[in-house]
Amino acid sequence: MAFKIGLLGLGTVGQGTAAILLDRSGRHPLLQEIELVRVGVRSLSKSRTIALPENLLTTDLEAIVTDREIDIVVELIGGLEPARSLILKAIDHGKHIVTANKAVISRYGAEIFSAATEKGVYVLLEAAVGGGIPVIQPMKKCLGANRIDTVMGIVNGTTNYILTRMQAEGANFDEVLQQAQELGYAEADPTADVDGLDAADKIAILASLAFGGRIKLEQVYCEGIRGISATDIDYADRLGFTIKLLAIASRRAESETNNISVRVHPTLVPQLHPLASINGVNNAIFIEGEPIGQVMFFGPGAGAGPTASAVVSDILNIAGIITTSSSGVGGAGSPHPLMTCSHQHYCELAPMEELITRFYARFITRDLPGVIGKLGTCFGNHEVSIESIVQIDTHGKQAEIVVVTHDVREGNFHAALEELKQLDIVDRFPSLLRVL
Ligand SMILES: NC(=O)C1=CN([C@@H]2O[C@H](COP(=O)(O)OP(=O)(O)OC[C@H]3O[C@@H](n4cnc5c(N)ncnc54)[C@H](OP(=O)(O)O)[C@@H]3O)[C@@H](O)[C@H]2O)C=CC1
Ligand SMILES: N[C@@H](CC=O)C(=O)O
Ligand code: NA
Repeated sequence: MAFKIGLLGLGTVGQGTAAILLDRSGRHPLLQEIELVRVGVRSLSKSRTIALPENLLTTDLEAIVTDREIDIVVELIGGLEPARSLILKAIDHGKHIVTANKAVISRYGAEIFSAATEKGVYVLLEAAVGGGIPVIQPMKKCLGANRIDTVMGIVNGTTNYILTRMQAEGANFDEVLQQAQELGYAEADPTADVDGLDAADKIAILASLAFGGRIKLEQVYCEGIRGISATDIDYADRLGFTIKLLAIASRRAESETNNISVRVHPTLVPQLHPLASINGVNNAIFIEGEPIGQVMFFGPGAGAGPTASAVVSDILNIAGIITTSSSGVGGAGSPHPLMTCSHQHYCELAPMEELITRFYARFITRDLPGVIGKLGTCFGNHEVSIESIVQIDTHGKQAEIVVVTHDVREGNFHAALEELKQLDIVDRFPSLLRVL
């Protein structure tokens, strides 16, 4: 066979990938040319859902990435190290890379892609964003004619699964998280999912593709779903919204500096918006560009089979290019310009206080006449225009008031909150969420 694969990792995605590579019938004929020759794991004795041919498993991952016989290294161990070092060593040994590891790419992409360019090898990562949904290759290959203004979406399956179950059944956060882990959706440390870090990695990758420059991950604003309560889910529903963890990268007018904003936060999405109906482990990525207008990619964002589908499609893409290039395996000829990464500069991101957005805020106040008027005046002092303000409930001497603003400058909204804190009628504001 023409293409030899060294697989690093045989967990959820690794087993899904091996299952496809070992059962080729009915799939693309080029798969017949692809052979899984080594599989690296941590433990040889662990039970697996897949039976591998004998002698494939090893704990010596260094030996895989330096093996002269191997053409493509598929990195599915996750995490930063040893994933980064193994990828770099594999590149140094002339291997093409397929990875699902958004954490390593969003942090070390510059180093990895520079090394790959120097060696003339490909690094493909379709599985790293949106799991099985084709989005990275379509952005590179099918949307290149567009000026992209916005990429936003639901890019974490675990949190969407949790929020959907909390909304539909009033399910308990911890129990649903455990089920997401059992289903293989969550990261090894599910904090990365729940606190929005995984979504931040993914939107940094998408923003980089959309805006043609590198993104410094530490500049991506990131807020997870731990603070979302049943009360807010209920109020959002009554006001016509669904709460989703959105990852958003948007660009304002070309002429402005600091014109790109990249962020992850729970968001009240109008129930009629296409992203509001994306449920369970599904993801969706909504892109707006000129001249295409709006386009949305939808499908399963995590899980063994869907993610392996993306991994194997990357393997096929590399095999396809090498097959048609003059130099064949071991030298891909001139790199395919739509499949490589040529970014050199870093995008300048706007600070969050410059963001223009709507807000939802829930206040606990004293239940006195004139409270709503005082809140309105205080917001008005900071140019925060209110779309609706309602007193939904009273608890003894306290009132629960929900405010939804028009589009406001985030810095002005926070200045208004600072002033509100000084008012003796306001006890606390348990929830502040942005509204799409
Ligand atoms: N799960 C999902 O739905 C998705 C995952 N991803 C990404 O895919 C990657 C893999 O995820 P997933 O399959 O869920 O992870 P798992 O934890 O299920 O599997 C990790 C695998 O890597 C092996 N491994 C980990 N560290 C080492 C090490 N130091 N040396 C040798 N082997 C090691 C483990 O070996 P052993 O089995 O012996 O312990 C295991 O086989 C991650 O980057 C993740 O972010 C992307 C999209 C979706
Ligand atoms: N933990 C991730 C897995 C896919 O990237 C998620 O839940 O989306
Ligand atoms: Na994908």
